[in-house]
Amino acid sequence: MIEVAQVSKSYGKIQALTNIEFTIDKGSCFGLVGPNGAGKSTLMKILAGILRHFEGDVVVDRFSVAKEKQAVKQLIGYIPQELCLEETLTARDNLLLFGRLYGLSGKNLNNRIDNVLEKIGLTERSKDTVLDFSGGMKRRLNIGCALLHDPAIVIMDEPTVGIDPQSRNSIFSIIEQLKADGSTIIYSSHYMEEVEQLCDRIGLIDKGVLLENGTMNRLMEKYGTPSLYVSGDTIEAEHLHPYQIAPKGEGYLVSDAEPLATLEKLLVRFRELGLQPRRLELYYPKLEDIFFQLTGTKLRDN
Ligand SMILES: Nc1ncnc2c1ncn2[C@@H]1O[C@H](COP(=O)(O)OP(=O)(O)OP(=O)(O)O)[C@@H](O)[C@H]1O
Repeated sequence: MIEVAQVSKSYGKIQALTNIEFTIDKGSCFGLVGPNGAGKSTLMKILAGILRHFEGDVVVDRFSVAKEKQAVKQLIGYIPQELCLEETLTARDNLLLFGRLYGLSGKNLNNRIDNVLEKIGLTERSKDTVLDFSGGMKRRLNIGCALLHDPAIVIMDEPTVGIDPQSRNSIFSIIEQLKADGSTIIYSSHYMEEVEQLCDRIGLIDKGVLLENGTMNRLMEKYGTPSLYVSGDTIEAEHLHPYQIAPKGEGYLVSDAEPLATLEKLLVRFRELGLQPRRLELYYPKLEDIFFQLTGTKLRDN
């Protein structure tokens, strides 16, 4: 169990985190979602015991991050957003280097390296220098470096930024395997769909404030009232009067307290007017829409 209690952090005049509070159950996968600059990396570094000066505390399995950093570091594998590899060395030698940093040596270290290479799918390439690796392979090796001491908790800071879909899928497979092995995972991303797919609980963060935190089901119960989605070449805003509408994609979202009844009414109306909708369906909000409801801003520019 991880307990984050009233954590705040400022860099000079920049308030990066304000009174963050939440808990993460053992063996669960917690997703932290927010736009660039929201405070995700800062929070990840505090959880991993890397940032020294902050207010509040984080308790990891009885150990205080503020007071017992070394004990916490043994429990945690932290994968930073930036690649942290020695590119002129082979994959195996990079793992050797990191293993020694964790205090591992000899046969035990070699066994752990074999195990990790298999987990990250790089056994065949272990003797190649990292310079010859693709971006996705480097990312996987970066993950492997944090798994050598077999941590109970794995913290991943935006591990899929800037990589191709295939590499992204292999990172997802590594995460699924870690989950199956019972690891606790903390995963940050500004890709909502990744977090929706991987995580049991989700925290939405913006401007250093944790806006919401809960299971996807709970968030849906609270914010997930469905609306209607209508599109079609001949369907214009005037045909949807007096309902509240918002343009979305090639059509409109129609908000109403009783979407099913509205769907029936619109069907009748379209038939009378001789209009042919291409789509007329219930639209359940995604995490992206919930974030927009809470902040009035989109997570990403594109
Ligand atoms: N070392 C630092 N010195 C000064 N300001 C910092 C430092 N690190 C982060 N910040 C600021 O703190 C705020 C939160 O940054 P942080 O990197 O934690 O956000 P993030 O959600 O991880 O964003 P990104 O996805 O871009 O990495 C930002 O305003 C950032 O500019």
